Amino acid sequence: MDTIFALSSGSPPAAIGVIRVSGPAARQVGIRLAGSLPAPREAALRSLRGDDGQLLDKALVLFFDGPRTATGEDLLELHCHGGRAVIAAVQQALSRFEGVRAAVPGEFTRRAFANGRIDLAEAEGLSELLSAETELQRRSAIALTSGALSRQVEQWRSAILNLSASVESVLDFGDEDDVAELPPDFTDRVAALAAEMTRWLDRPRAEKLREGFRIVLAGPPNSGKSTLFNALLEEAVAITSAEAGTTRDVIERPVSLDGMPLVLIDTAGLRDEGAGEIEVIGIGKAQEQIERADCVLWLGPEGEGPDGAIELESRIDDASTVRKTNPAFRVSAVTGEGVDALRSGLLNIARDTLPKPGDVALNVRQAGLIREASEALEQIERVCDPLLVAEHLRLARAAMDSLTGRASTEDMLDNLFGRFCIGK
Ligand SMILES: Nc1nc2c(c(=O)[nH]1)N(C=O)[C@@H](CNc1ccc(C(=O)N[C@@H](CCC(=O)O)C(=O)O)cc1)CN2
Ligand SMILES: Nc1nc2c(ncn2[C@@H]2O[C@H](COP(=O)(O)OP(=O)(O)OP(=O)(O)O)[C@@H](O)[C@H]2O)c(=O)[nH]1
Repeated sequence: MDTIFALSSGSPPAAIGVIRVSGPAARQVGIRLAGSLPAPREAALRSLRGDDGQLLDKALVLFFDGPRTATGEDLLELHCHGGRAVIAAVQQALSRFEGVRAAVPGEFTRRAFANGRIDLAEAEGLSELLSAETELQRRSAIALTSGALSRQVEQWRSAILNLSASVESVLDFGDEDDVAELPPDFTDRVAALAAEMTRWLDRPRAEKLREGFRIVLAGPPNSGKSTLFNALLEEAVAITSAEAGTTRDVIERPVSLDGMPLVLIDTAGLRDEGAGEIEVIGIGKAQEQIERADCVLWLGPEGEGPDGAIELESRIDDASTVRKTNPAFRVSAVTGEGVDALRSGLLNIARDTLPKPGDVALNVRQAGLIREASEALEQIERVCDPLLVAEHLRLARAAMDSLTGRASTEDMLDNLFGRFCIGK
């Protein structure tokens, strides 16, 4: 087994650069570079020296003795000065040791998985944690790394194994007359299991969490969409003017409001007549955005917006504005009146569509496998032959095993860990 190393902190230059070294040679490498190692899990300042005795850096050194470490192997950490040349010199010295090489992306985490320190779902949680940009993402990822999904999957797996045991005993007695029957509650137990999986599948997914809740501002030209867009963002992003047809392209901005990932989308004003060639293209794009939206705010005449759009009365400071009878929101983007209420109203709407704080949001792979399992279980209601029942249960269990990585292929692992960054 090679010993691997990588810069695990952010890219240089930085104040400090942490180089991690994991594998059987980590201890020897530490002793050769630093002269001696501090007691395990205690940090100490050491002079790191190359082959020729040249001082490379004065660094904080930490050694963790395996297997109770993040990777399950001996793990050395060199907390160096984070300059580009410092990091390069130390990495250069590391690569001169026999059996020591630079890590590929995700290799530390892959070793943690291979050594049984974490399962696949937890590893995916780590990946999501590293890419989390909003509080909601962080909380979902932390739940995943802490085993929230893994525990549920293990529970499902043992429920499936129990069901399989019942079927096996029927199969064992199969030829005799006083055959053991499937327990009377067998189908109910199968159905309950499938229903629980479906409940997980019905919850908001990781993609929604990553992409954010999409809010489209729509309405006729000059209804004040761009001005409101800027007011919500507290930044002059979109061009506004008294000229109708100012916005032609779609302007899209991700924002984190109260830890929730939202995407605000300003669009070209919708009109049937009088639009120039470019504006017509813009109107087409606006319509696409309306289709894709999680929520459409309609700034135009009451009742004339797209289906399901939320009525918003804009320009309430302007006496000439036509009033709406029962708008969900009333705002003036110019005076700021109603903008805070609109923000919190939007958050409330988004909360219903986004994952609940601390809930695991399933990714495509996880959801696909849970669906496979629930479909296999649903098949069971339709078959009578115990052999087929056993086969469907086996399929359901196999899906659970892929989820946690109890069963995995090299391809699948390459694909998953290859998406991690180097040093993780
Ligand atoms: N400097 C540094 N910071 C870091 C990491 C790291 O590797 N190095 N981590 C990189 O991911 C995270 C912490 N993850 C860790 C996960 C497990 C163990 C570990 O040694 N676990 C043992 C012993 C626990 C204990 O002492 O109580 C165990 O679980 O048995 C350490 C760090 C975040 N911060
Ligand atoms: N008094 C008042 N004027 C506003 C308000 N919001 C926008 N306006 C003005 O209305 C005009 C049109 O505003 P925009 O935000 O460019 O309108 P739009 O809907 O994006 O227009 P298009 O890009 O043409 O579709 C500008 O002159 C704004 O200053 C408001 O709340 N109160």
